[in-house]
Amino acid sequence: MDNVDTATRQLMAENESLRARMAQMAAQAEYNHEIMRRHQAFDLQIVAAATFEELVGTILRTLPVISELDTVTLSLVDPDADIHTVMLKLGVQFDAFPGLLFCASADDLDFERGPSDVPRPRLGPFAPATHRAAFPHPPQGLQSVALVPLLRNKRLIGSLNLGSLDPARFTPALGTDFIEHMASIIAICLENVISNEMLKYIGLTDALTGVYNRRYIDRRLVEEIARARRQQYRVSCMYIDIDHFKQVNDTVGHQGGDDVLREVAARIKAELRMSDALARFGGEEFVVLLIDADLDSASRVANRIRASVANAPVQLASGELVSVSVSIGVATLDDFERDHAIEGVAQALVAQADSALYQAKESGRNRVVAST
Ligand SMILES: Nc1nc2c(ncn2[C@@H]2O[C@H](COP(=O)(O)OP(=O)(O)OP(=O)(O)O)[C@@H](O)[C@H]2O)c(=O)[nH]1
Repeated sequence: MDNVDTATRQLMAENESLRARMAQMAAQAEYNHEIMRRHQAFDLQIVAAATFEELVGTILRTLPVISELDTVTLSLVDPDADIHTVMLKLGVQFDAFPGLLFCASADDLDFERGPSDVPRPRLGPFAPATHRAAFPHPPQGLQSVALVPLLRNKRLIGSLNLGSLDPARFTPALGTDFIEHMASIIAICLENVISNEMLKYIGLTDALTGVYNRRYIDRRLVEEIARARRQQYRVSCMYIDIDHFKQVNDTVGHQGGDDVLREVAARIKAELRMSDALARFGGEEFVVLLIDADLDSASRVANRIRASVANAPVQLASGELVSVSVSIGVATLDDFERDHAIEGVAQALVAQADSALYQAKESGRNRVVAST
């Protein structure tokens, strides 16, 4: 009888422990399922990201939450700082992304190479000296890290850097399939969004001078006029034309003329505020949009530009010096009538600045005329 009781008790104990293990496994499966679900949602979010800012924001802000990480940074290979420059020009606020890092060469990322020279993820304990580039501002108590190469067609475009306060989170023995899969999706999204942004930028800028083109200003002017109407501030426009540019070309050649265009663009830009916009309208003509500037202050800026061009000769790539001057027409938007179509108001503003420019040319060049 005692034997039967003991056997029953053993069975019951085994049963209990099996139930407990099954409950544990079910909880783990549920947890894994939840992680998978969160990662799928994350994948959809990064695939849908339309801009660089949106994509980087999602990677740096959402990934730590869904992956229960204590830090995530992203290093991008940017040899000539093209990505950084273009994103800056497109208005990306880098201060908002302290975890976004740039490096000049893929070699800076220092990955070990696996078979067929493919960089391998590096997982293990956090070492401040070794991991300084990937984690310039590590959270207090960072213990383990995973540096995961971002690859496109075997080319290293960056590194996704994950960090945890848990020393057991990333160990060299851990399988890397999951994070490599995630990194491959991130790499595709980054490449797509960067090339889209680059195309957007190229479509809106002038290849010779690097300033905006006419298409950009036409669009921006409409946006600014709408905003100026809402917020009741002044928008002014400058039409700038290099004097006797044909003669400059005839004297120093087309290459020399191009050097002059670049230098004049740079001198105009140096006199403007960040919020203003400068575009080459074609040939030797530039248009500037001044935000929150009335006719007086726009005319003052125009005179500074005129003086900065006229006061020092332009040095060409050949070393030759050429003196040039500009004529400038200035006009200010004073039409806050909501029933006037914005496109028409925008065209009228530019036309007004253009006719003031005509007067500046007629009255002797190297001068500023404000349209009243
Ligand atoms: N180097 C260079 N020249 C250009 C470019 N685009 C237009 N031009 C030249 O700019 C000159 C414009 O000359 P015009 O429109 O006659 O005017 P201007 O000689 O500046 O005379 P004013 O405007 O009356 O002072 C022409 O010789 C064009 O060939 C360019 O991209 N590079």
